[in-house]
Amino acid sequence: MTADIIDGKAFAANLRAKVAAMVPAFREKAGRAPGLAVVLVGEDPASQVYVRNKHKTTVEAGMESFEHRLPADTTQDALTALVEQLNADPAVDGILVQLPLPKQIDESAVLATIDPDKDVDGFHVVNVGRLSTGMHGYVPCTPLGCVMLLKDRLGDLSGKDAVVIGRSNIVGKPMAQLLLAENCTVTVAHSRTAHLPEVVRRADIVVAAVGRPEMVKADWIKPGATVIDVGINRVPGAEPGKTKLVGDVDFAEAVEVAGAITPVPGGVGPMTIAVLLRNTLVAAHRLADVPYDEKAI
Ligand SMILES: NC(=O)C1=CN([C@@H]2O[C@H](COP(=O)(O)OP(=O)(O)OC[C@H]3O[C@@H](n4cnc5c(N)ncnc54)[C@H](OP(=O)(O)O)[C@@H]3O)[C@@H](O)[C@H]2O)C=CC1
Ligand SMILES: Nc1nc(=O)c2c([nH]1)NC[C@@H]1CN(c3ccc(C(=O)N[C@@H](CCC(=O)O)C(=O)O)cc3)C=[N+]21
Repeated sequence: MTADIIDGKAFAANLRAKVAAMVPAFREKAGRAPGLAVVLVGEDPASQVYVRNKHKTTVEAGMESFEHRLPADTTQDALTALVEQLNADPAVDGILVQLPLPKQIDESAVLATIDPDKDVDGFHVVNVGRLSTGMHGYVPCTPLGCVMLLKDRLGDLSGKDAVVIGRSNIVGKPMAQLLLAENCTVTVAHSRTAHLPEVVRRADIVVAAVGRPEMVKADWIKPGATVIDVGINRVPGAEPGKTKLVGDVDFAEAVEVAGAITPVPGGVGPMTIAVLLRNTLVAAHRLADVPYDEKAI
């Protein structure tokens, strides 16, 4: 039997449309548009693509987009000063500093400078703490997008066995927290995990966030399991000189065993940007003191 393909691209388009539909009422009440500032340091080509996509989708949703491009040799002080300026700017509801940052910059110090109430990426320690204690804050976009796809597919996640492969601050750890909040029994696997294939084989839900192309094989997956592939890996393509994107799951194999699976591209990736707009919409409502129905999106 072949798995159902979870269409993250279509789900994300629907989510963006829902966000866009709520912008006019916000504008009416607040007298301004929701605003998202994206800061890009350096010229990493992949990051430039993401930043361009974010700008385009932000504008399409009727929001204000502020783009700040800084040279690769930007100092810590200059970046911190920009973040502080954005914190103070009433037109800015959400601030995203694109990661990774150049090596002369202390990433956690920069993230700590972002006003937690404008931290639409959910990377500030205050929001990490809010997530782990069940308070309302901002949840990292990629894991929140994954949970939306899972709930859409499976409904209530209570009691499901979930294995998250990867424990980074931006994907693995918040993913595990969110699944725990959904009453899953969560295992977090990483590079030191013993017997990884056996651990993964227990799971009703597998989330792969490793950064290793096609690492998760079909015989690691329990038949019928739901597989969420977060990995974005650029590898050599069929023709010389061409590249293609693959996930952390061997899709061609896994699709024969899983019950449902996200493709790469077209799975989790598009969800990340749609959730970013959703988080910015929520931030705008909170900062402008306009009531927001948390169940709306
Ligand atoms: N779709 C999207 O929007 C996004 C996609 N991504 C993609 O998701 C993937 C993960 O990203 P990110 O979390 O930032 O990556 P990191 O490199 O920060 O973390 C990778 C994690 O995988 C673990 N790991 C590495 N090798 C193995 C192995 N052989 N077996 C088991 N675990 C292993 C590491 O373990 P340890 O901690 O022990 O080192 C680590 O916890 C990447 O492909 C990235 O491009 C990331 C962000 C957003
Ligand atoms: N502060 C910060 N926040 C982030 O959320 C953040 C970041 N830094 N740094 C980089 C990672 C990566 N990331 C992606 C976003 C969209 C796609 C996406 O749209 N992917 C498309 C394909 C895009 C393509 O073709 O290259 C897809 O999977 O279908 C992928 C990856 C956000 N990240």
